[in-house]
Amino acid sequence: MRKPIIAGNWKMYKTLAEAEDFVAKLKEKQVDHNKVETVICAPALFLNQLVQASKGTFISIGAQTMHEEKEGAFTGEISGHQLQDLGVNYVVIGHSERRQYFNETDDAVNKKVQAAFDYQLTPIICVGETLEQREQNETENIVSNQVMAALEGVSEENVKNSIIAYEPIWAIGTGKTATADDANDVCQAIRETILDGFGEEVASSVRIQYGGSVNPGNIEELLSKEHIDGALVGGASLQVESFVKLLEVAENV
Ligand SMILES: O=C[C@H](O)COP(=O)(O)O
Repeated sequence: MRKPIIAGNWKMYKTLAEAEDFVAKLKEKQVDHNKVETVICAPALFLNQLVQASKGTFISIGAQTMHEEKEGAFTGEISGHQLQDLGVNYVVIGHSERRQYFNETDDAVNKKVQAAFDYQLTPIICVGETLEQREQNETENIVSNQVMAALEGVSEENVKNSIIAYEPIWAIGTGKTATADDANDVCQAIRETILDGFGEEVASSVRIQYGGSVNPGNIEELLSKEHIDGALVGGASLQVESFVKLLEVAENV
């Protein structure tokens, strides 16, 4: 049984005061850490404060990207070493917005995934197709290639501990969700790709999230599917009330 993981991706939203208020309210809720893993991927500016505020609670803190080098002359970047030093536990890698707006390639994603493990960070590796690719029936091919490229050279043990987030690009922030069956089919294809590359034990352990307009109204059906082990959530993670509803559903699947 894979433990569900719900990760909020706040993207470039919230001030420090809003972020602290959110975590203060969230940690008052009774969420069973044994039943659901809860992650907030916050802007880098607030990571330190949020790590401190969530210590000893069910909440883990993640970053939204990282640089693959330990340190160096890379103005504006943040390394895995620095995230580890703060006490951050997760990092989103290869989000489609990073791929689209910041030219993050499959090769860069692979280097970042490897670097994340060097600093004991759990990568949430994002993959997904465009609407055009879906219409041309390219989805499974595109997504499987992204997964294999991201995991090239990564040890079986580390692949097992990776989180893969399947996010069809056309469903992000648009209110259009893939049907639960379609999302499950792609997540199954991802698991089969991992089975081919890394074997049965790894494939049955790795957790695969769905992302793209997840909300309290559709989470239950998504999580009821065999190959969907959680969600990477943008918009619905910005309000404590809607985020908690997602966690409550995940606790009971
Ligand atoms: O990382 C999260 C995804 O981009 C989904 O965003 P969304 O829930 O606002 O569609």
